[in-house]
Amino acid sequence: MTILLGSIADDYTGASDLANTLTKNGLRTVQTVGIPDPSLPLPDVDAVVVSLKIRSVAAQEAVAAAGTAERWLRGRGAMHVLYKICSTFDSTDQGNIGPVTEALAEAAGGGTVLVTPAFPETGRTVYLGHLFVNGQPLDESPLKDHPLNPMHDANLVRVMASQSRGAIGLIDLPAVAGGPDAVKARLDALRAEGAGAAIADAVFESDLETLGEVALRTPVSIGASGLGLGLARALVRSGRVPSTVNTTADAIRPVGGHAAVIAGSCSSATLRQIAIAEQAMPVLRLDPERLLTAASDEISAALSWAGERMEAGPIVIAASTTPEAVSDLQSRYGREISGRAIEAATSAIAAELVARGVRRLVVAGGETSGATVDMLGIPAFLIGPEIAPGVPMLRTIGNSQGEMLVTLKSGNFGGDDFFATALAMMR
Ligand SMILES: Nc1ncnc2c1ncn2[C@@H]1O[C@H](COP(=O)(O)OP(=O)(O)O)[C@@H](O)[C@H]1O
Ligand SMILES: O=C(O)[C@H](O)C(=O)COP(=O)(O)O
Repeated sequence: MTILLGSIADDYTGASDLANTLTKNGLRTVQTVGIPDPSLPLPDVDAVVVSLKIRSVAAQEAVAAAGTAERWLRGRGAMHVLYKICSTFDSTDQGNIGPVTEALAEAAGGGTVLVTPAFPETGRTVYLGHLFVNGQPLDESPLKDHPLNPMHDANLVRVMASQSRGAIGLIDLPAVAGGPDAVKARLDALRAEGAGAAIADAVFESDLETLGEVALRTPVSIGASGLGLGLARALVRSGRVPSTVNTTADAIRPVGGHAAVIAGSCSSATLRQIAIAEQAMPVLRLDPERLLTAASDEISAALSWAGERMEAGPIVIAASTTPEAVSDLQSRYGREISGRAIEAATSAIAAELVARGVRRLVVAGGETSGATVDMLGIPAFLIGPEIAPGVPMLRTIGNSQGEMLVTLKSGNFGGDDFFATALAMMR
């Protein structure tokens, strides 16, 4: 398998988000979970998105994992590697976007790396280096309350600089509006000044097409699905993509079996989606404190609840709760310990539900998805049709339970009726 574009995603929902965008823009794409075993039968594709769970880990762990993935992608012919970060720039104060960016740049021979999380289709825009979420500055948006990576500064040049050894520059909107040559000139000027990376403004898809055109001339870039859109369209325009046939058809064959939603995201969007789902299907709200103090009992109780209901139709099991309740739990048990313990519990519940016949599974939350997919041992996914902007249906490849339809929903994505919409498509 020789590929054109490689990507390393710092969480699993972000990986499927990007894979959706690349597919929609003409690239045959597959999503892997880590580096796949050489024996895994992967389809002939133009792009591979390697899912990693490194958004909230220690910087050196993220750098090491990303470096291994980058070498694997280059070994399969990737001429460009995109480090897929969150469109809301989610990262801990200690990193990891800066350290991974510097390591990938060094591996690629240096230079100033283009960075933009803009994804206008989902309301993420960047202006004068400041990130806006549906018109709100990042630090005034719901992302300020993220359980693991609360975002307190919308100025991405400052945020990136705080995580980086080198200087961080800005490619402002007037430069982007000037087209690829103007952006290239600005990037060259920043490189001459010794900048390690440059935050690029983007408000419209046309800005992303410009940035994708320039990024593709370099070996590495950093961004969210918006930059993926620009890279994909630049590749198709270059004539290097053998076919732009939509390949999601392979992924939608019905699988039958029971259906379940596992929610760990505490985003405002997911909380709304759970509330709407409650009007149409059984919803169990787990006791987060018992998941920390009596996990096996709470898991057993949840599985008994599920066993009485999942024959009749889809069920929802959620740990998700309000920012206030999250903060209260974290104040008593710690942010990291709470998050990982709840991920472990929700993934254990998911795995047992699959053992009892669930083959159509929706997971809400990036870290929650990572824990669940790892617990199930799923090595890769075919990309199916889009359910909502940034959220495709996926079909498993090579997992021991047999083929499943899976949706890994980014916490902030999807409309209020997302769960019913997804389950109606996942037959
Ligand atoms: N009730 C809760 N209290 C504290 N943390 C929680 C609760 N429910 C879920 N979590 C944790 O919050 C984090 C949510 O992160 P993630 O799954 O990535 O969602 P998102 O996609 O919204 O970022 C996970 O670590 C999860 O275990
Ligand atoms: O918002 C994005 O770019 C991606 O969909 C993503 O990274 C989502 O991460 P989350 O943890 O599921 O919010």
